[in-house]
Amino acid sequence: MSDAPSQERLESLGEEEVVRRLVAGLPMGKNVLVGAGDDCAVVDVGGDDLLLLKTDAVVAGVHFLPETEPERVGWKAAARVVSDFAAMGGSSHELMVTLAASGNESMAWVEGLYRGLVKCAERYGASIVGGETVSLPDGGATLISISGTGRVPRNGVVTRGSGRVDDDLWVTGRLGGSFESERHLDFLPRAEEGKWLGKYAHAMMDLSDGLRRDLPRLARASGCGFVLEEECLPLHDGCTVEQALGDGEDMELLLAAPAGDWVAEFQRVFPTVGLTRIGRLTAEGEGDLGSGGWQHFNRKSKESK
Ligand SMILES: Nc1ncnc2c1ncn2[C@@H]1O[C@H](COP(=O)(O)OP(=O)(O)OP(=O)(O)O)[C@@H](O)[C@H]1O
Ligand SMILES: Cc1ncc(C[n+]2csc(CCOP(=O)(O)O)c2C)c(N)n1
Ligand SMILES: [Mg+2]
Repeated sequence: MSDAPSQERLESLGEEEVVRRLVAGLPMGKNVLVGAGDDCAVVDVGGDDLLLLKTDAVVAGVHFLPETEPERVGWKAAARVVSDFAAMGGSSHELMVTLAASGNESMAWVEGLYRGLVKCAERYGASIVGGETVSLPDGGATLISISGTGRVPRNGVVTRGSGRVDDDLWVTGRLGGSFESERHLDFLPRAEEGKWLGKYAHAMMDLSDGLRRDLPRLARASGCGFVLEEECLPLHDGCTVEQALGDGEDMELLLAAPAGDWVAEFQRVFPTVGLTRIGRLTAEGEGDLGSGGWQHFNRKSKESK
């Protein structure tokens, strides 16, 4: 077999396959409890809490429009990271900001961006402890990348991988239409809900790429299949099942947990937040939601369908 580097292009592979190939065989010390593949990495640094690590980027033209108000871009960039910490049952602590912009970006825009970042960090109790600023070639799309640390009690961490056959599947809130409604810019990450649900969920993740992509990920990571009861999906007003499956950026929590008194208790503690049973985990291999949902590099093939 040839050792020549693959000439395949990322767009012919799609994000999932690209990442799958890249993460195979990465070095991992013994203190890394969860590496690539979950919402956050989990590291044991001693003490009562485990350390959570996450990095996440938003790009003009991909995650927000060039005309989007910069405060909302800043909020979104930070809130996505808060959401991933919540998805592990944890809380957000420190954030660092990488800004890549071309020289013709306005100072007013980046100051607006920071107002949004600061607002979100303050709301969720996170510190912003530094970052990095680099120039892009003229015309390059602005990119904001947020890295962060979170913490989760040692016995409270929830991964995607510990769901069990016959667990029920639940989602918080409602799904669909996040881009058209601009909810993807202003969403409130399920920070308190995630911490609370971490006590009861066997497996959990946040929904960023659409249920059609994210549900099979949770089931696969847990070594399970799934049944989705589409008629149970909690839809945002005016949205279709197809949108709930495929639009993405709902930023709600998907969890696998056996039914129990915790459901009524959740509704008592979070009276304004929906929690809906949408199906269950089953034997490995069952469940097929078809293609669709969000996948970076695949936009051309999606548009041409
Ligand atoms: N280039 C990369 N190198 C190493 N690991 C990566 C790379 N890209 C993604 N990963 C890992 O793959 C997993 C999936 O990444 P992804 O960004 O889709 O996270 P997610 O939680 O599914 O999505 P979101 O961040 O939108 O909630 C994560 O564990 C992430 O750390
Ligand atoms: C201009 C513009 N076009 C499309 C979208 C929709 N969108 C972008 S990324 C993504 C999935 C999650 O991203 P990631 O996988 O990076 O977490 C979705 C649904 C948008 N927000 N803005
Ligand atoms: Mg996630």
